[in-house]
Amino acid sequence: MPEQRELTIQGWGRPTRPRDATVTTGAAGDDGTLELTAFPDLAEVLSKGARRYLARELGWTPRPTRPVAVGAIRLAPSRLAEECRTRLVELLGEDHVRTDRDSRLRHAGGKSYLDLLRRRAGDASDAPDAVLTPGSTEETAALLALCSEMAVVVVPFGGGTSVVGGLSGIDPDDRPSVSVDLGRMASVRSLDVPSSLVTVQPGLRGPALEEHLAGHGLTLGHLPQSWEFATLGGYAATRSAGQSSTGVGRFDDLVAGVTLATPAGVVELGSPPASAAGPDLLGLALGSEGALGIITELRLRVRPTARSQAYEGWSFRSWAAGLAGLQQLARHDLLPDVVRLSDPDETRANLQMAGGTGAKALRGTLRARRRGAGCLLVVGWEGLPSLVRARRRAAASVLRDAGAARVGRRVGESWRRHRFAAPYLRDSLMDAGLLVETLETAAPWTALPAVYDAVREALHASLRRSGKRPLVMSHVSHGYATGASLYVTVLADRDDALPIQQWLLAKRAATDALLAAGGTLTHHHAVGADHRPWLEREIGPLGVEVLRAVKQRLDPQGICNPGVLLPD
Ligand SMILES: Cc1cc2nc3c(=O)[nH]c(=O)nc-3n(C[C@H](O)[C@H](O)[C@H](O)COP(=O)(O)OP(=O)(O)OC[C@H]3O[C@@H](n4cnc5c(N)ncnc54)[C@H](O)[C@@H]3O)c2cc1C
Repeated sequence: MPEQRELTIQGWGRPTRPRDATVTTGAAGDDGTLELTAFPDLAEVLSKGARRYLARELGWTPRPTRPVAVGAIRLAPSRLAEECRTRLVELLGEDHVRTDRDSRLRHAGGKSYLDLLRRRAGDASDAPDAVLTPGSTEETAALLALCSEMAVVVVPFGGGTSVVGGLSGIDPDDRPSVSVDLGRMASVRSLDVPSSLVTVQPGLRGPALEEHLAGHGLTLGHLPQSWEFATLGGYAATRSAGQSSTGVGRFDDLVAGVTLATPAGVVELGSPPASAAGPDLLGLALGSEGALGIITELRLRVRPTARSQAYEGWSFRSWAAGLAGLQQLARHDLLPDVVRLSDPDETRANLQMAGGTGAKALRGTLRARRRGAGCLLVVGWEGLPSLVRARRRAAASVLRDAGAARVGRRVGESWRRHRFAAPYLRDSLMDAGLLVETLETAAPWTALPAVYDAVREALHASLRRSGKRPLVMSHVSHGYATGASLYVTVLADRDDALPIQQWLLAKRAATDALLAAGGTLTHHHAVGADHRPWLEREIGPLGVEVLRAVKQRLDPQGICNPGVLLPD
């Protein structure tokens, strides 16, 4: 299996050494290591034209706003009582109870814009007091019982890629906290080829699982943008969606069963292939974000590796026409496996900022066809060659009837090749003084246009300042028969004096607006700490009561990730 690489503390990608440490603000660390970004210099990743375009659009003046050195990040001493540490060591072994600085820093928070702002400013006040690495379901259940007895908060840690404050470890009672890193539990336990079921441990990541499955001609096919670092347990705990989820299904759809270790004991949930034995309790574990316990094993549905793939681009003249086209595809059950419709702002930004042959080809095709930038649709099909051909042909006819023009396979292929690159670019943009964040929702087809307008208006109103305005780029990322998801990327000149408040206000305005217009609080990022205040608006007071009652039964002392999911 490939090595599971560590994620850098202040950004995305593997830890790197900067080529020019002198431009960095803040004191140098003891070890001199600066874990900033995979690409320390914006000029290396964005062309001059792209930088000019952003400066013009945003009223942004590029400036170095680099993170402090890792050695300068402030970390309070561990609050874990010695008696507790001793008992945890007896349970797990000395090597698996860590209170050293590096372990604690590596488990401080996730990877949202706010998480990165804090880490870049040298703030690790959300770091756990210790990091535990259990090796089995039994050890996990035992540590949960022990932490429950000793009043220690437990935050499960998968890949650490949460973007909703899922790892912030907030506790209203301010008890000591431990991060339970599932990285030691990262193997494939068994593969049942006739039943298309693979049993895995929660700390395994997508690339390692895909490599294992490929040896048997199988695939899981779950490819979120965080695929390189996120874990299978994390996907289940957050109800993740991948880039091919329109076709293969969301992660929820791929889970046939899980083992959940809780302070009250271990429960097995889910009965493949199907069951009518009462309500499906598996749904309690999916999206539970560590608030009910720790998922220690997963049984996942797999499928044969695709023998044929086809990705291509289409262009619509307008957003409304694009949405109507997708709706037609959905109605006829013809949605491709990958569906990504960009709005005019995102299409224009992609055309301006993307280099490479795909973007060049697209610009040429659009010019030749006398179409403006319009709205770009990237679609992809995977599977048996005959099925891919038939589905593609049928979808093409619907798209043409809806007024779309095919703009070629190079566009689709280019998207596929670069689909994991954006998070690396985020670091470089942040280094140069930009606010960069995303948010997402979903709505029925009828409500989607209003949700789109409402989010854009709210973000523009909140982030507009004298001479500066945000760039708000949206795309439909997943289609369903009943509606679609909307993914929004925001760029703006950062308010250097109050960067955290700047985004908190914008996020609050956007969330209020999207809920009022009929969108869901989150389509795939989960609730975490950031969305908690709005959960009651989505599931109602009685819904919250039901969740609380389940938590009370499984986690009577409230030690399991108390800062997420349930409102205060
Ligand atoms: C650059 C970037 C791109 C992203 N792209 C996508 C995307 O395309 N689609 C998408 O859905 N999400 C995306 N995300 C969000 C994130 O990757 C997902 O939420 C992912 O599922 C989290 O997995 P993880 O292993 O990193 O979990 P973590 O971040 O470690 O944990 C997430 C939450 O789940 C809990 N948890 C983790 N493991 C377990 C477990 N075994 N048992 C119980 N609780 C657990 C944690 O306590 C936490 O509350 C992206 C994030 C980033 C930073």
